Amino acid sequence: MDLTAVLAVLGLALASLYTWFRFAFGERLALAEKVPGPPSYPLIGHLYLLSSDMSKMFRNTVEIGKKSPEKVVRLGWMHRVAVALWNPDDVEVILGSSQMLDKSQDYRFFKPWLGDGLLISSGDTWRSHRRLIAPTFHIHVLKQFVHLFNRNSKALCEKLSPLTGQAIDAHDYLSEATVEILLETAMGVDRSTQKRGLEYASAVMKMCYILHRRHFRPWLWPDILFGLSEDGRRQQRLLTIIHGLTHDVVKKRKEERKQGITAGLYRRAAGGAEQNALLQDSTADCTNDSVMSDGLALGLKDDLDEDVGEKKRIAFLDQLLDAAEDGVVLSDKEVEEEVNTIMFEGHDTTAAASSFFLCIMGVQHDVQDRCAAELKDIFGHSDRPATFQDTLQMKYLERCIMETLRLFPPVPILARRLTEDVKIKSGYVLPESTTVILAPFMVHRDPDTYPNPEKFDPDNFLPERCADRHYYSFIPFSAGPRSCVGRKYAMLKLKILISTILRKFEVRSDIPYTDYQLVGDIILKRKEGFPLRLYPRVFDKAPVMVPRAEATAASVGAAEAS
Ligand code: HEM
Repeated sequence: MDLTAVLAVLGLALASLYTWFRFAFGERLALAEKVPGPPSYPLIGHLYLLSSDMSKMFRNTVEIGKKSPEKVVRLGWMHRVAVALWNPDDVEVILGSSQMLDKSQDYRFFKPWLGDGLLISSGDTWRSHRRLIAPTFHIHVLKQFVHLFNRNSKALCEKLSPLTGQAIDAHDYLSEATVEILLETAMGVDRSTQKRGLEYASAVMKMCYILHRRHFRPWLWPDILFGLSEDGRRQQRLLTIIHGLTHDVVKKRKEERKQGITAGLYRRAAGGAEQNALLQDSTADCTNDSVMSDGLALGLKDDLDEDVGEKKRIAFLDQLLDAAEDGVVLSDKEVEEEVNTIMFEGHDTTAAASSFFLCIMGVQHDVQDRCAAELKDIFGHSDRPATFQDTLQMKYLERCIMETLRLFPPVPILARRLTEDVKIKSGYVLPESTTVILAPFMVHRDPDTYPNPEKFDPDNFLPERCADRHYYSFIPFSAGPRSCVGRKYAMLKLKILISTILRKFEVRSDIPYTDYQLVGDIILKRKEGFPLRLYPRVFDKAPVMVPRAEATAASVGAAEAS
């Protein structure tokens, strides 16, 4: 057969395929095509927009979004339809619903890693596991972690002290620290027995990169082809590290439980007198249910606010192991899947948030000075650990954390799959099976909600400004029935971790946050890493002035090293 004949057969086959798609899915596609979107082509739809450069891809996607005045964009290929939306009214229709809870099929790439864990499960499995897990992140449980947040934050500062003046990548240190904090708190496993935090954190980062890249390489979508690819083989190797740690954590905690060591009592004994006092401070005030100082609730009341009673205030892994004891409520496999889910969601998100925070402080010296002044008011010259009450006084720091989460939401997009046709507030009807992409990154940079949206302005979170804003216009933790189960944990941990670092160090960086090259590797990151330098903080003295050239060299050096 000559080339012309081959092309003719191929053309005919594609035309038949296209006709079949229009016939089989025509009604659905016609509905979807009313939603505006960039030009699309038969069969390949918008696949031509994919790029192998992740940072460019992120920028291009944001640019496409900015061109849509209605804050809704349709994308797709073959019969698949995806609609991205970021008008808070439309976001509410999806996230606020107690029906539209199914994750989109894009999350299936997580399955070999997270199994049927909370992040990707649906239906009765999700509902029953959520009911079991949500109370383990109630504020009454979290208050018992305060001394552990302190102890780990202090250990991180000790590790950073010899590095003062040197260029470091903040994310390397923060991701290791956040893994270790999770091990000690939610998992109840002593960090001194676990030396694999860094190895685990770096395996997770590489894993996210592979998962993200797979989304943009259609030929790797079929499992069989992916399994044969280099990325598929690398994923297998990374999973051995990731699952190895979680498996050992569960095993260790089971052994400890057999010896009658309960997580809280064990830590109390290990913490010494100072930490026992802290623990008492944390548990004494159980009347305040918020981790937010001004009552700036991150959400309306939800399942994280439901107190299950004193006897059931148990940390995450112990709760799961209790439920698995007779194998009726949870199987051992389900326990490990949930542990994998919490280990991932609980560390990488907060590592990104704290890394962005410190790098922003490194260039926003006035903001950093104000945070330091607030901490000085609370702690004076003492280096005592923070109490839960102290965290409620960190009002300005809290606003800075929220503003960081606004500009750089660690989860920049999330996706749901519609199980029925849904009319959104802007009038369009999204057909059943549509993948709806909710984009916190776009919601948070909408000039209709945030005047001057690209500017870092902690005052965006002054109570009076929050009061006037749509509830769904700030969604770093998602919102509604399927919102982040760890959001109170995250805020409390971030406050203690960051305040401990800022009390000890001044942070200097040289890349303005407007110049960050962002990549949405599942969790938002920077292509150049998170380069900065730390200097010992001396309260009541003029801030360390770092010559501009020196800071630039530090940034470049760190970026190259990463
Ligand atoms: C700054 C820190 C964090 C951010 C920005 C964040 C953000 C989010 C977002 C946006 C979702 C929804 C994801 C989706 O629908 O695809 C989510 C879900 C979840 N997060 Fe977080 N998260 C953070 C910290 C944590 C922590 C510390 C934990 C646990 C210790 C955690 C556990 C979870 C879990 C288990 C889910 C799935 C909930 C469900 O589907 O029912 N997260 N998080």
